[in-house]
Amino acid sequence: MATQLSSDERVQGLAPLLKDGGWKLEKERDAISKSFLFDNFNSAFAFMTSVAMKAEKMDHHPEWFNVYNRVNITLSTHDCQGLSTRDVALASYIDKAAAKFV
Ligand SMILES: C[C@H](O)[C@H](O)[C@H]1CNC2=NC(N)=NC(=O)C2=N1
Repeated sequence: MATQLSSDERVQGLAPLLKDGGWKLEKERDAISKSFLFDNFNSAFAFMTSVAMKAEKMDHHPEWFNVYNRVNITLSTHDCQGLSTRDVALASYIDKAAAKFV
C-alpha cells in the first residue's frame, strides 16, 4: 500500500521536479502535472506508448489528456489520495521518455 510522501521525501524527491523539472503542484489536490509538446501526433503517441508500458510494469498509471502533439499528464496516487514515491518515480521516467521523442 502506498503512503503519502513524507516531508523529507517532498524535499528530496518532489522539490527538484517542481523547481527545474517543470512539474506544477495542483491547487485543488495533492497531485503534480506537466504538459509535453511534440513535433506531431506520431511522436506524442510513441511517448505515450513508452509511458503506458512503464505504468503497467509499475502498476501505477497516469491521468492524461492528448490532443495531436500535446500530452497533459497529472500524477497522483489514488491508494493514498495524494503524492507517493510512485509519482516521483513515474515523473522521472516520463521526463526521460519525453526527451527521447522531442
Ligand atoms: C489494483 C491496482 O494495483 C491499483 O488500483 C493501482 C493501479 N494504478 C494506480 N495508479 C495510480 N496513479 N494510483 C493508484 O493508486 C493506483 N493503484
